[in-house]
Amino acid sequence: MFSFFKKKPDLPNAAETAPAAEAAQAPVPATPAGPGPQDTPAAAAGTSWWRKPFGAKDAKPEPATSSVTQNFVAAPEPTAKPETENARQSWMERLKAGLRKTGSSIATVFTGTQINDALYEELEDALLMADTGVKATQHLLNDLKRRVKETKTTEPAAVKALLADALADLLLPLEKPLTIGEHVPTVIMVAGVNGAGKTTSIGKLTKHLADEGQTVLLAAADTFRAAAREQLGVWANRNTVEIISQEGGDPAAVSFDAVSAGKARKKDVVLVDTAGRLPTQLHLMEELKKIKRVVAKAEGSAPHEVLLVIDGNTGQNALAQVRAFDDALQLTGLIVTKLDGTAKGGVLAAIAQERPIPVYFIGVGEKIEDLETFSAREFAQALLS
Ligand SMILES: Nc1nc2c(ncn2[C@@H]2O[C@H](COP(=O)(O)OP(=O)(O)OP(=O)(O)O)[C@@H](O)[C@H]2O)c(=O)[nH]1
Repeated sequence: MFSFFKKKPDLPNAAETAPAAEAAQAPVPATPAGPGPQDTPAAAAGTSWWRKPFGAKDAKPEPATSSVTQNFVAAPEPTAKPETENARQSWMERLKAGLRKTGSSIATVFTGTQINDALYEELEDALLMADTGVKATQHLLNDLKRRVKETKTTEPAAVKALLADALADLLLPLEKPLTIGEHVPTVIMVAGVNGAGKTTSIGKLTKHLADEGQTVLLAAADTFRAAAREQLGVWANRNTVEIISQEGGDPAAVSFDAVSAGKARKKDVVLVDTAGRLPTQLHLMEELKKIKRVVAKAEGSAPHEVLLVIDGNTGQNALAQVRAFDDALQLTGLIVTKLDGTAKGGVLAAIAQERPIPVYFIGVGEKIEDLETFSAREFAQALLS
């Protein structure tokens, strides 16, 4: 299913080659970014970051450091395999470290000698404390009891492994790769509350896309906060991609201009960074809906992805955000950041149970390599290791 690649000619860097006529057509002048330093030697995740739907035989060669996940779209070069495995292994270590706070309180439940009601009660408390939510906790407990019975398990330590299986199954519907290339450009709108990690995640995503030769155009649709535009500009510079940015003005207009420019310049991806807002700020939620509508005016099929970035550290509050933003925007995917050091990593189970929107990426730190594709099995294993 994932072995198809988009047929894409090798275009030179668009920042250097955007035809003047096309550039002139764009309503807002783009700021071509100069070459900047690369943060890491190569993308830690490679092509597994997204799926390219067309023309497997015309696929570009895999970068040597592509990682392996169930989302992987093509067999890596044989020589690349050890590095690939190393990259994913190192990610697993960071994920484990990040989830330790959540996992350790659950793990202590299994240190006893007996499987009895007290164990299940303790587990229920631990799952609720990890912000797994009542419904997902109940689902996991019932599923676990069934597994224990079926396998005739008698050791509490073995129950932990069964819980990891139950959790992986619950999380599986969240595992889905981001598709790039079905539309040119693929327009991705990114929303979230203030400080959730939107701009940082867009920057990391841009780097991974640029590293794979995808042409990206960034839209700084946060027209209120100068620092937000500057932050996005830094990412644009680092990755030598273009940015459409405007001081003040209407964020929907900036988004419209960016999508129009992205079409005219045949960019592969347009990423729209919106200002942070709370779901309770109804006028700002209306503004988001307007951005989405106006993007669709610039390109009928867009936005192709509407992503919500949530801070994993906010637990059940993050679930409330998912519900509210989904109701307003019909989300297509999530990015869950700041799972490092949180005791509330159970929120992914709550999302899977109550609003199963695909989790494209999860973040466990501020560095580029700290954002990766989501794998249900990896997550469950890292949490309960
Ligand atoms: N520990 C940790 N910090 C992160 C992670 N992702 C982002 N951050 C940090 O969170 C802070 C806020 O990130 P931004 O990307 O500015 O958040 P934003 O959602 O764009 O913020 P606004 O534009 O104000 O709404 C920054 O200091 C990031 O470095 C993560 O996975 N872990």
